[in-house]
Amino acid sequence: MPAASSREHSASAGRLGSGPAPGPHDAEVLMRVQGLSLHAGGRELQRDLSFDVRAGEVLAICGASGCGKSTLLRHMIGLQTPQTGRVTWVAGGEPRDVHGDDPPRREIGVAFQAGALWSSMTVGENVMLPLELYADLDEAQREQQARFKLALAGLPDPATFDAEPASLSGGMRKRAAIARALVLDPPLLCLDEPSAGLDPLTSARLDDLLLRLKHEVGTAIVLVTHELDSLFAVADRLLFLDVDAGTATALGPPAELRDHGPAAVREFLTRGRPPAAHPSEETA
Ligand SMILES: Nc1ncnc2c1ncn2[C@@H]1O[C@H](COP(=O)(O)OP(=O)(O)OP(=O)(O)O)[C@@H](O)[C@H]1O
Repeated sequence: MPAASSREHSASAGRLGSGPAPGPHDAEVLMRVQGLSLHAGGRELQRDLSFDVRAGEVLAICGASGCGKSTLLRHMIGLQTPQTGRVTWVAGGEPRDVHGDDPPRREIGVAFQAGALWSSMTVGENVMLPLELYADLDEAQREQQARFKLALAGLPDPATFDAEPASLSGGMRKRAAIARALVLDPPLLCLDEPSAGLDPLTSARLDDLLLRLKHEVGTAIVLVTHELDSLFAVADRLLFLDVDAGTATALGPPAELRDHGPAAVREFLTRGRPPAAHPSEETA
């Protein structure tokens, strides 16, 4: 688990976890967010967001409903262009602006809350789509890759490949969407509330999948989530967007923030349960 330095717990500024001089033990940085402001509907949601995404980590983005979590994710994948600040892909070669002429499309896999499998295509066709757009593979190779990623995502039944998305359960559709997001072997996977609408058992199995991806494949994951169980089970670090302050007020390991973070973060992380009851004690 990547260690977070003590500076990350500071609530003093938006420049959380992206100090100017990385130490020798800092993990490789994949993405750098600098001075980013988020706007929607003509108002500013968040300002001065600065943080890094590190190789192989699970970074959870949390905060009250409407604070701008999904908006931040859309900025990070280049779907929305910032008025202020920048998002840069810094791994492997020259830094590339996520909103520039050569965005890191192959490097970032995305699965959004709405699932977004095309209903007019089979599951297999959905998963093969990024390969058709961005990879130089023939049909047989595309199918082989797609079947492999479906199995990796926990859908090993060969019949799933030819199934209609509507015939799958909600949990299976989420897995298929994750298989599609993984099909180009991206070093970073961005997921918007993958557990939304799932029962607790299905949600826990999805957490297991994320942990497998992290440990066995080495995929870094940025995860927007409301689910505390999921957060404590899978996240190495948590970025807290404070809806009242209008900026990020904490970045660090969830258990540390629960015990020693700013008051709003501690309240968010202990809502409805005694602090000692969190499973993070066993998993951290
Ligand atoms: N395209 C848009 N036009 C106008 N307002 C928008 C737009 N997109 C988002 N908003 C507003 O911006 C705010 C932040 O939205 P966002 O979805 O990023 O929040 P969130 O933290 O992900 O919320 P939730 O936890 O409820 O999903 C909300 O008040 C939302 O209504």
